[in-house]
Amino acid sequence: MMFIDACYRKPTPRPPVWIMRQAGRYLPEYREIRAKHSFLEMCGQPEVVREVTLQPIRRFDMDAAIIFSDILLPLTPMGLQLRFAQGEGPVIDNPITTEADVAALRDPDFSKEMDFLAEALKITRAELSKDKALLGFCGAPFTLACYAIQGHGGGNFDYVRRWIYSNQATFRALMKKFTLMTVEYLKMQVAAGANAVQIFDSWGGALSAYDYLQFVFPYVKKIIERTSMLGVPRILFVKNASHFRSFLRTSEAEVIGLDWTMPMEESRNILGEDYAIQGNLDPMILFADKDYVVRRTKAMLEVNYGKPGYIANLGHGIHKETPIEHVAAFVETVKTFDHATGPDF
Ligand SMILES: Cc1c2[nH]c(c1CCC(=O)O)Cc1[nH]c(c(CCC(=O)O)c1C)Cc1[nH]c(c(CCC(=O)O)c1C)Cc1[nH]c(c(C)c1CCC(=O)O)C2
Repeated sequence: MMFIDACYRKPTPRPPVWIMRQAGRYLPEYREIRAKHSFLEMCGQPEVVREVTLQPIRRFDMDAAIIFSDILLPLTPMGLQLRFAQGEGPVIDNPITTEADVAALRDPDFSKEMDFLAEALKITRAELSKDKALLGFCGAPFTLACYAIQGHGGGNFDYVRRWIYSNQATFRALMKKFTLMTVEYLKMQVAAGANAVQIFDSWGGALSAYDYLQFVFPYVKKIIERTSMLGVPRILFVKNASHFRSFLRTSEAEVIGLDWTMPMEESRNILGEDYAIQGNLDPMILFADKDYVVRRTKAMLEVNYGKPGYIANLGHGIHKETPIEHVAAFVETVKTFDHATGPDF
């Protein structure tokens, strides 16, 4: 698979391409199914998951499909009451406040308690063409903790940071539980057919470099260490982590995901020869006119031309109002880019 080769920095005929949040609301065929089910209902039905996972592949023919699910789903079998409120995003009705709350979190058996996800991965892998990778994923413990502590997303996590510094031992106990849970969660996904996994630390950049290193990064490293025997590439995506990219160099992941605030060339230099990189077009560029989308995609490809270990993607999830033709232009530009013709500016 070209995608897997790129993760291991093996030469590929062109960079593989996929898009974070590629299964979702910008697609009319997704909205049609979503009109009939709640988001959580969709996640719980393997045939529905397979359908929406494959929708973007049918339309745009990306090189990897990411299983349709959510980073917060494993919190439910741990005992956190998760719901997706209309227009509000995810909400946890019983957020963590005390040491007793952390102690009460259960240690799920994912093969039973999230058998729907295992089944979804299995049947999706069976239908996806052999040359395409199926990605599993998880939230990194800090990003999960943000929701578990604050009870919802949004803001700059003032309350979360204040809570962490005032409840350090309890926070570490929570991070340990999420770390151990995540290792099992990823093992289940690989056993069910995932060819690679992405770890989303979407809110990691809310912390200072010092605090990420002190309170968070050791747990991320532990997840990577304990999943290395699975034999699949791990993509580590820490959003807004420009100020501590140099730490990511010691993560031992195979791929580092870059957001659009991280210059590619400089990031390669900081990360060194051991990592493939993924990213990083600003998702908002897809709202510009098509020529500009193509031009900026080419500029991104030009920087990475001829270098092994590059996966084309956006710098974060695609926006739900993105024009579909511009998604097609992005993917097509990656697939047809030729250095000889280069950027036309
Ligand atoms: C922080 C986070 C979450 N979920 C996720 C993250 C990390 C990724 C990132 O940084 O963007 C990860 C995620 N969520 C979803 C996927 C599916 C696979 C894919 O990338 O296509 C993935 C990889 C589906 C989803 N997850 C969600 C949707 C929208 C559901 C709907 O149709 O209403 C989808 C397609 C809901 C969700 N779930 C979460 C949020 C913030 C939201 C959006 C709330 C909103 O805007 O209404 C938590």
